[in-house]
Amino acid sequence: MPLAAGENSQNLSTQSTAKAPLLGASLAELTAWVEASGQPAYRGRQLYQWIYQKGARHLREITVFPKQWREELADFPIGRSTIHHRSVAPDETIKYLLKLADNQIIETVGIPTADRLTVCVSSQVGCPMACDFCATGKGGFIRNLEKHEIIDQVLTVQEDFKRRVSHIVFMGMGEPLLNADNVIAAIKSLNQDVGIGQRSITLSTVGIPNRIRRLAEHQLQVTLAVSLHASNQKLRQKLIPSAEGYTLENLLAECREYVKLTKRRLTFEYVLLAGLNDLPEHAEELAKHLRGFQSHVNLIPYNPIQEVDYQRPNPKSIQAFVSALKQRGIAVSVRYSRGLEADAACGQLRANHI
Ligand SMILES: C[S@@+](CC[C@H](N)C(=O)[O-])C[C@H]1O[C@@H](n2cnc3c(N)ncnc32)[C@H](O)[C@@H]1O
Ligand code: SF4
Repeated sequence: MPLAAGENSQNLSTQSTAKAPLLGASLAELTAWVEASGQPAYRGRQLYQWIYQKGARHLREITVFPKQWREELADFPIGRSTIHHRSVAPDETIKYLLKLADNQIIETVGIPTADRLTVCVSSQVGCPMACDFCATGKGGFIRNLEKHEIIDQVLTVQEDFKRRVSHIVFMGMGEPLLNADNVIAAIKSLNQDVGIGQRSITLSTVGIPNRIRRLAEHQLQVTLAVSLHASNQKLRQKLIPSAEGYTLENLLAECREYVKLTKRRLTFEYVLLAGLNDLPEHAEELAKHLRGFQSHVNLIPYNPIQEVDYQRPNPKSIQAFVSALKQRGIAVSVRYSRGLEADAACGQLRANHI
């Protein structure tokens, strides 16, 4: 059984007592909503364009609507966050702290290059997985994000950069497969309503039993990135406490099924921690696991966080790890976090502000 995608679940009400945000609703749902409010159907398309293309934050901004109706709708929520804090790095990467309707704070990052604007989105407020090297994991879990709160992050970056977002990575706070219904529904809306190609979206997961298999059944065109970080179960369990109930063997078996079902190549992420998982024997062990796997390894040199004292490997060890994998026929690249060195690690900016 695939996970329910949350489609058509936008329980829109015209009553002031039950105000489900409009963001995340389809054209058909918005049209039904305007009609239920006593307006002609064509206003549904106008509303749709103002929400998704013009990025309207309040219904009162929608000047094509009759003045009286706008006044009646003045405090009806579209579902947009506010920018609580904004850090701009020398390379123009911008890290945002966004404040949600219940005053919770999440991190979102906008990463510009000449030909793309990528948004790193959060899927949860905090994260229950408690990975030892992750500032978000150290801060505990508060709640899942709603579909509109995920879409809002993309619209916020688009508005702030005054440029279309081209790519999305679910690599901010939280474990997306623990919030799969909202994440899948948001991906579908970002694709259909905001116009971002599914192939330009990457979902990163640390792995939750059976959920990679169930994700495959949705046949999305997104890239799946699996956070491996270790070449054996003992080491993985040390870094990722939740791995205790999900062996490396089982995780890789599910990944193989994913590739078979979707015919899509997987990415494996591997945070490099000096002296811990970056030695030649680790590269050799990792290569053995991934031999013949339709995959690509993305090495992420550790970004220091204040809560633990792991070290980032020096460039020579990183290069040696890359060469050891390449020699064994494994496709590999290194990802250096852009900008904001002091707060580069996911969740670090938020942790410093709270
Ligand atoms: C923050 S997680 C969010 C997605 C998902 N929960 C996961 O773990 O794949 C995205 C990626 O950032 C990595 N990451 C977390 N803390 C890091 C750190 N201090 N340095 C480098 N990478 C880190 C994770 O291992 C993961 O591969
Ligand atoms: S690395 Fe991912 S799964 Fe682990 S604590 Fe951080 S956000 Fe959660």
